[in-house]
Amino acid sequence: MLKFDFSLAFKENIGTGPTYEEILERADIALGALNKVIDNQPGFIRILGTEEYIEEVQKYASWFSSFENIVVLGIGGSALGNIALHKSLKPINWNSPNFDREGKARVFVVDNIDPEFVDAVLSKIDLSKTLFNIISKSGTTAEAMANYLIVRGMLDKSGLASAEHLLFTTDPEKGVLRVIAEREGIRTLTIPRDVGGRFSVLTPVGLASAFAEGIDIKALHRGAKKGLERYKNQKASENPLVLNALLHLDAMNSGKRISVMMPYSNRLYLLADWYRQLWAESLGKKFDKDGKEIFAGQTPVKALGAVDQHSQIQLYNEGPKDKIITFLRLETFSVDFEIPALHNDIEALSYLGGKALSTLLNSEQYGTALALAKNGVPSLTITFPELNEENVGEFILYYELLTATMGELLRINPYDQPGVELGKKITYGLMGRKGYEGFLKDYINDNWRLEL
Ligand SMILES: O=P(O)(O)OC[C@H]1O[C@](O)(CO)[C@@H](O)[C@@H]1O
Repeated sequence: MLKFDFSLAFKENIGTGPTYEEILERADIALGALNKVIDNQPGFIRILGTEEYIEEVQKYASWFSSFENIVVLGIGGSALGNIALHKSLKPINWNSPNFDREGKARVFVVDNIDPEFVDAVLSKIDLSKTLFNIISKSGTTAEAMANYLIVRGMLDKSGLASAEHLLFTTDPEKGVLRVIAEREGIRTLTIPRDVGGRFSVLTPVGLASAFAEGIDIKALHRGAKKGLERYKNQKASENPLVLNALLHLDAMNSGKRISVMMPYSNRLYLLADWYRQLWAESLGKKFDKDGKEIFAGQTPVKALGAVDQHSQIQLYNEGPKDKIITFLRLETFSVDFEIPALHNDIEALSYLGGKALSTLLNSEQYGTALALAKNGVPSLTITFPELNEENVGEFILYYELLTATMGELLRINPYDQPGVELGKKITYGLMGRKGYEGFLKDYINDNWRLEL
């Protein structure tokens, strides 16, 4: 299970911010918010109580195993979870041509419409050995749909049976992908109605590509379920979810509008990308539940240790006091190096000799946290004893639940994203979609331009 250390987030150690006692004064409120979220059984919790979605994915086991590549076409919550699972739970060079995958698939996620990026994936794979999983809850997202059309065009042209190379992961009833699937006998997977994109990684959205590359999806769910029990039953003063929520709430209320997630592990790095969407789209809200303008939210930022020590840490230590940092670290790595004891007469090198490379990395993490503490910058540390499915499942549930609890404490709706819509509509107008012409006229002042 995950380990949490919040010692360097309190005034007792960093000389500023809330004391443990002050945080505890509000612990019951946060515990109440957490319980309210759980009692409401949002979709991301409900899906853990059923095997339905795991079984839905597993029924395609033999079909999946006939492919060398699974290419996911999706964006945002329909891609970030897939990337996070792939990067954290598979070896870094899993997709390399000469890696022994023991018959499991390579996974590529095309989550952008940059033509050079799309080409980089599509021009290098053998279509006949590839399954394209088009993921879109709404079935209307322009990026996912454009990439689907490109792939569909390629498949149709190739003479392959398109339906044998396509999988649609979408709403159980609505949307164009359902219509096409029914019309053409294309296989589908369900994105449950009550689960929004950014909370959907443990539904077929994230599970299918994970399963195809050999990730134990039952263990992912098991870890999430164990986490749920842990956070539900832990008393407030020792509850890592309650304390984290209160520390972030206190940070927001005291001008710390930036939340940095800094994994000290390349494999954990993409979990921070998944977290960014979750935190940003869920908590960045103009109105509270009563319709009052509040402009809530905290800007999530990702950084990679140790790399960004040499890029960002100067700012975090000495720049504006507007950040709260969450470090992620790994206790055990699947491989390690003993640094050779060479150049023993050179003191600047000899202290490294005989030490594990991972010891240097984790010492740098702790050293950075202590230096930040000395500068009055709060940090929390989450440790993965091991990088496996159960721990990643727990991490996902922890952040989904934390985000929803924050929504409750901030009195906002963490499950919608109205702020994304306007840009989409203007783009439709620009692309000539019928009915959206008005959006252009409404928002561009043709009489005033500054083009340099
Ligand atoms: O799964 P869909 O409907 O294609 O949406 C993709 C993403 O677009 C958004 O609606 C807006 O960015 C996200 O909330 C969502 O994860």
